[in-house]
Amino acid sequence: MASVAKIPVIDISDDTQDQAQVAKELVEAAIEHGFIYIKNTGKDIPVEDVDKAFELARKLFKETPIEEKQACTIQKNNRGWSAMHYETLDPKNQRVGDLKEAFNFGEPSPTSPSILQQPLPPSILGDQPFITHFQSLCYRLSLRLNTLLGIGLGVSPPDFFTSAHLRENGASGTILRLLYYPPASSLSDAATEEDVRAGAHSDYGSMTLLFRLKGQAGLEIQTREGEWVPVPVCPEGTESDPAPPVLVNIGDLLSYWTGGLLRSTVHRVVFPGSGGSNGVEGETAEGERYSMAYFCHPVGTTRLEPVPSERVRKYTEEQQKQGKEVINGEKKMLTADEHLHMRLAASYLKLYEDEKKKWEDLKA
Ligand SMILES: O=C(O)CCC(=O)C(=O)O
Ligand SMILES: [Fe+2]
Repeated sequence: MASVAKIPVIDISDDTQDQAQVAKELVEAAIEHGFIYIKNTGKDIPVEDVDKAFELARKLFKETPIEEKQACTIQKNNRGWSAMHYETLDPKNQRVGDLKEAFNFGEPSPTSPSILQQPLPPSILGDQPFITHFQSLCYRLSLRLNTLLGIGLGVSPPDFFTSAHLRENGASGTILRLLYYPPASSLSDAATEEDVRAGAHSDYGSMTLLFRLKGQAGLEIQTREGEWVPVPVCPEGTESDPAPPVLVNIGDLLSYWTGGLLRSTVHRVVFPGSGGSNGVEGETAEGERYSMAYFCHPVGTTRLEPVPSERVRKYTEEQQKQGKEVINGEKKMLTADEHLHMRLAASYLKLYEDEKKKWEDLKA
């Protein structure tokens, strides 16, 4: 049996717990693994809302005519529908584009949340208030996590990350993304189970909240040793929780902000094993797969320089002494928006054909 990722499960829902201790645990997991399970007790994100959001995904991907989705095709603002194969997360190693469909929702306007920010298929227009509500739940959870990371790292002031993410402080690249991975049995001749459902990548934002469904295998992370290991949907100790934990992963920006101390871990989605089992008890890769990701980004103009933290400063100094590269190897200090567009340009090859050179020139 394949070993599975040993990612800590942390409960942040209990306000009576020592916050400094919770913050410390969170930071240690972010340094060691770059992935953390946040126990879902239903307090931060009610289970009914998670269920409803997955139901919305089913309606969007299974009941909405393709023409309606095509009319909302993803644009350079990173909002809208991305068809099968349209995105290629790991172009160097993929024969075909990702075997998935996705729909990206941008953040609501902080002053007029009911005003539509992007075209939506008529089939889900009536769900807009719920989408806004679900985004707000994720937003609030992400702010709490940002605050805890600030406390745990001793950043001065501790709400440094949180303020950088406040909606009222400016527009950001934050996206709620619904994902649908069709079953292997439906693949056309161009792709096989050897191809990846989502190519190897690290996430572009500061952190991602990932929701998955019990029993649906496929997500793997790359360990420090370069080995691919599956990430169970329901790790030990969460089996009788009302819902699977929210899987949080550190993205590139928190890694940049901390000189690489927090780890933006590479991950992918595959069809593990031809028998449809990935070695995780109770999970299978047979059949379709759904997931939802809330990609948090700070305000777009935020500069990605190391944050004021003694721990980060010491770490960076140590790395430099050892002659190791300090993360953020781009030629110039980027803003959050520049980094996002550089990464999007590398995975939406067609959409960014005209800007390819501009973004490549920014890379080291
Ligand atoms: O579907 C998943 O489990 C992960 C998706 C993912 O890594 C992403 O969309 O960035
Ligand atoms: Fe990802």
